[in-house]
Amino acid sequence: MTTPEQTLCPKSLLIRLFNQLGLNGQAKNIEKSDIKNQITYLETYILLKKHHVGLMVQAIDKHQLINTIHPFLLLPEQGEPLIARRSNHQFQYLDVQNQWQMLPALPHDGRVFIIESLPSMSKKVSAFAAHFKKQTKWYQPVFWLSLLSSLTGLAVPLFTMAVYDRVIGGQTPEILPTIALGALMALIILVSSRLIRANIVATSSNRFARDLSGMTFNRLLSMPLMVLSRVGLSSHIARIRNAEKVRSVIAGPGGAGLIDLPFTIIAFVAILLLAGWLVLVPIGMLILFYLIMKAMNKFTQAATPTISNEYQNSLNELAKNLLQLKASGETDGWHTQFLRRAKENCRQNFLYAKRNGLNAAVAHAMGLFTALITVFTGIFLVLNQSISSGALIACTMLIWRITGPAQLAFASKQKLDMIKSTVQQFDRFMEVTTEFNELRLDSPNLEKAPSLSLKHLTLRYSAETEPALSGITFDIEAGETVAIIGPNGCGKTTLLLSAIGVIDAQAGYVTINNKNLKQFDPEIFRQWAAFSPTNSEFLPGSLAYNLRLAKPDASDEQLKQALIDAGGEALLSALDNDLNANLFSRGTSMFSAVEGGYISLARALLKQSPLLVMDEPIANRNPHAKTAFINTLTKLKGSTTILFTTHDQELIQYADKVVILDKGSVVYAGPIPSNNPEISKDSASTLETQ
Ligand SMILES: Nc1ncnc2c1ncn2[C@@H]1O[C@H](COP(=O)(O)OP(=O)(O)OP(=O)(O)O)[C@@H](O)[C@H]1O
Repeated sequence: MTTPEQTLCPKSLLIRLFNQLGLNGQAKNIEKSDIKNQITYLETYILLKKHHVGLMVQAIDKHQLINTIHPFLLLPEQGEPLIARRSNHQFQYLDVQNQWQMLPALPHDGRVFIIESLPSMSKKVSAFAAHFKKQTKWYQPVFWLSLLSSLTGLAVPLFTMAVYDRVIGGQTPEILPTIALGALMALIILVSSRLIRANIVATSSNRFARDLSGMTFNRLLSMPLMVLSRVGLSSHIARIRNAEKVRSVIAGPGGAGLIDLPFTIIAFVAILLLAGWLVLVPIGMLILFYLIMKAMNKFTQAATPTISNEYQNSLNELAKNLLQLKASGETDGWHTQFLRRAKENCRQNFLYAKRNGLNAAVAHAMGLFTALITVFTGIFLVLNQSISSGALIACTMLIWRITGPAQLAFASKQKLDMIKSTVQQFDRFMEVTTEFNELRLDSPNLEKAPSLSLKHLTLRYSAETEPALSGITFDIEAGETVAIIGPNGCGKTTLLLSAIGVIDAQAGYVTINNKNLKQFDPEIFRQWAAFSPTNSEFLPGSLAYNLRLAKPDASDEQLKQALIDAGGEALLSALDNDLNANLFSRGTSMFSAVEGGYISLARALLKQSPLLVMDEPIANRNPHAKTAFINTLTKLKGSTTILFTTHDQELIQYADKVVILDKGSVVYAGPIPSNNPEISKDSASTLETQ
């Protein structure tokens, strides 16, 4: 594996990268500086940071790179570093003549410096807008098709005018077939251009929504776990749904109307040509329309339901706690509260729907009114013989091509506001620091049991609560088995999670083989270390699928052995030794916590990692399962560094060292005290002897 000290990046490549990023001044400075001709990745990283270039350092992953905006630096494990960029769904690299060439395939192994933001931008660049720009190739066809459909849309009014003025007025019925044929052709072009445009808009908005969801998902995966758990699952899901909202606005029926809005100018020009100053009537009416609808919208928005969230929470509570509610039999209080929210929800929604209805009716009336005023004003022009009767009829028909999109624009105002807030949310979200904003290129030694050192670890989950860890300091020798014990809530789980970097302590640090944990690539480290949590999470699928999440290439035999070693032989028999048994066919809630514990432990054992961390591995086990696990532990002792939490007396005796915690602090760390081998369950008696 590459280390930041070993691999080199040529200075010339960096200069070219800065040039490609448009940072020509910086490129010149680097050229003139006394920087060596070959610099390490670490120095490259520092140099980019020094020039305020925002970047993420990650393993090469096509799905990440497909969403990049700027050129990036590819640092393959084998071969020379490259400047590359995304070109639609392929990649290009910059050759020595500074020409972009197709990159046949991305290197499998190595790192990439993804450039996220550039310095000296006077105005903050919206990540949303930058990604939207990727769809620019669709702009032109959409523009021309919209223009074509707007022009051919004039066919029916002009046809009507020609029939009225020439065929009826001019008594020339023989020209009727020619006019009708022309109108028919225009209509065919109109319909086809609309269909093609709808297809293009649907394709591009779907691609855009897919990119947004992909980026949001990747971003979520790369965010520190502390941030993820603080924000909560539902808001993450809402973020992914934002992409869906944007797609539905652009591709939905309202989207087409919004695209047509600028083309209403064609209808104005047509009225101007047909009826001269009569065009002032629709212009004036449109201004009036705007003022009235603005006030109407304000009136409607004032009635936006505020209880929806509370009501939704009630429904969620019901879904989650139905069993408890039924079991307790005490549903009156809950029912009263639910009914109150449901009633209020109905009342607010009724009021909102009423105002929306009024809004739509006023908009429609304004459209009619505009047409009527135009007709009445136009009559004088006809009587004056300034325009023909056919032209007046055509103008009245054209009015609808103006008021229609205007009505739609007002109806879509809410959706446009929603898009605006989605864009802001997305941009803020993309600015959140990820685990990959730091250069973490080290990877742990895969073979040997590591030593661990925890130095002054301090962690508070929130500013209001007492620290869960407070200045924790102790060492673990390579191959040592350490039991962390202490009363409930004393910080055992938090300690394990911090020791393997799942959560970051606010102060203090952890070293593994004397290297700070923060130097390790977070992904590689997590794949390397084996961790078994108390609450196991499962993905829909078979037992084998869920076990192979830990080791994708494990054989069936290895999966079964890991389950047996974890003490889960009974679970295997209950599933008729069938690794393909679907864990969810039994219903997730029916899956017992202990059974889940076997799978979680088996996953950790499958990794055969020299670092094994387990949170209460044998809680509530039957004696047979406990013995099986203790046998496994005995086999691993010495060759693996093992860290576990437990309340189990017997298991503690198998540790080389115990660490006793109380209220987030270490009260004892050392061998099991010989004068007190019976460490009581909550270690209270041990505490008294200290
Ligand atoms: N995600 C979290 N957010 C806020 N507080 C938390 C969180 N997780 C744990 N805590 C709090 O931190 C303290 C330590 O919790 P922790 O789970 O580490 O204790 P523990 O010793 O493992 O407990 P147990 O023996 O019950 O598993 C407790 O007061 C707990 O309420």
